[in-house]
Amino acid sequence: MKKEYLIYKLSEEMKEAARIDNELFSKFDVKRGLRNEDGTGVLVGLTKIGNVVGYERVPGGGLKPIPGKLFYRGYDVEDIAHAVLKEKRFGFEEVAYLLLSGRLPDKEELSSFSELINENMPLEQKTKMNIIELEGNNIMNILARSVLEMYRFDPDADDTSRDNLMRQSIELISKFPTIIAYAFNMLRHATLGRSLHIRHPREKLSIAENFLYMLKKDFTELDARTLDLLLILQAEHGGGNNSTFTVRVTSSTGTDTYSAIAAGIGSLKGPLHGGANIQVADMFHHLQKNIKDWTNEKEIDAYFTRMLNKEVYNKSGLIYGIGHAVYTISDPRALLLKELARELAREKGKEREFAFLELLEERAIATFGRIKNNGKTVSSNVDFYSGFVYELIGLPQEIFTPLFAMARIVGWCAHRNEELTFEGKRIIRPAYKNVLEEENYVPIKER
Ligand SMILES: CC(=O)SCCNC(=O)CCNC(=O)[C@H](O)C(C)(C)COP(=O)(O)OP(=O)(O)OC[C@H]1O[C@@H](n2cnc3c(N)ncnc32)[C@H](O)[C@@H]1OP(=O)(O)O
Ligand SMILES: O=C([O-])CC(=O)C(=O)O
Repeated sequence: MKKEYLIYKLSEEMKEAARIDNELFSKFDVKRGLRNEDGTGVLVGLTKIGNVVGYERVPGGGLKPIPGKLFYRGYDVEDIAHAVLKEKRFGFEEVAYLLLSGRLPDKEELSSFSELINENMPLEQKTKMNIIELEGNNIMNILARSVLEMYRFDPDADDTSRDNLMRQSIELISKFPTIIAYAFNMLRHATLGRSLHIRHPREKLSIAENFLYMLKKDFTELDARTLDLLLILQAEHGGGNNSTFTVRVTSSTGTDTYSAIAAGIGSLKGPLHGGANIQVADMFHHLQKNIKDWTNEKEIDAYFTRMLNKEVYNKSGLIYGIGHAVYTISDPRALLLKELARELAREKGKEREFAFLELLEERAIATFGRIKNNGKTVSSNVDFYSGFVYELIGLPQEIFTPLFAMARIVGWCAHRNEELTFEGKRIIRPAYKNVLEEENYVPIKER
């Protein structure tokens, strides 16, 4: 049998093997996607790290959509962002301290912590060479492989004691920017024939500044502050988001930090999760080309209708950057990023593009409501404006999702450390009901 035919045959058989009637899910009360009937997530754990709020429970049943709120260790992320913007300083290190320790640092603690991060930014020579050798055009993939490589150089890689977990957390937070910057420069060198720069991180720079320095050397104060804000906003999102939950599930087996974080990177890469920021940018460029009049609501609505009906664009039926598992009326991060995008667009002469994106947001939500008609309140999520902001500060599309990982590594570490430290911990192990009849084994000569 030809190999290609065998693969085709196996794949055809998989169609039936993977078919599970929809009604069986309700018959056995299965929480598809770990969701309750009303769309809310099944409660699977307790945490003291992030809190994501998108609705209120109505006494007697039902949910009331409310404007979204996000808290890091009890502090409203909008307050953190506004304070950092007002005081014109970098805030990602402070957020990392807060999320890891549970407490806001004082001035001295923050300054020592920032120094510690800075000292840990350089990579092992061998990891550096490994990144240069790693072939591939996907930086999330290279990031995951580099994280697994870090296991090799850690003499206490499998030690899950608290001190060791904290040391590993700080090293990962420090090294992600370096790995991502080097991996992109290598990619650019390999695919575009551009000169290869491997810049050593500099002392006394914030993570955002050092990342931009390693990536492209020259950057403005505004670029660095914008990146810092994006890192703050994407650092943490509770225990239930897919990548953090993946890290918690993997960690609950007692495996090493690098294995758990590599699993989280794999999850974040997906287009329904962190990978949506690249999809939004791609979709935006597609719509820029395919919508003739960027101010014509009817033309936009007609195109979104065809997108939702899987007729155009990538035929997935999805409008990227719209919808969320928890948020309803708004994602607070998207609101902050939208205002940032508006300001940056004004400064960079991109008002027309911003106005188009803003109209797309409005029409996507309206068309979703009309076509789906499922009573769901949807809004734009964090990924809707993040790519546009990255583009405005000159960052390439290939690193949009890696930048999300560069922020979320903080949340992942905080959750891994919580998962391995709380007293009542247990291996996470839900159940799947088998819906197939038992069969008698048939010897091969009788088949
Ligand atoms: C950082 C982040 O992870 S933020 C999310 C980034 N992801 C995206 O932007 C991708 C687009 N959005 C989506 O796919 C979804 O809204 C998700 C994955 C974010 C959340 O999914 P869910 O919680 O399952 O959505 P929800 O329960 O609200 O979905 C209800 C219905 O609306 C559909 N839907 C939800 N969002 C969208 C969308 N953006 N475009 C088209 N249909 C959508 C779902 O497919 C589902 O339809 P169905 O009942 O016909 O199968
Ligand atoms: O909470 C979620 O499901 C996805 C999300 O917005 C995030 O992880 O930032």
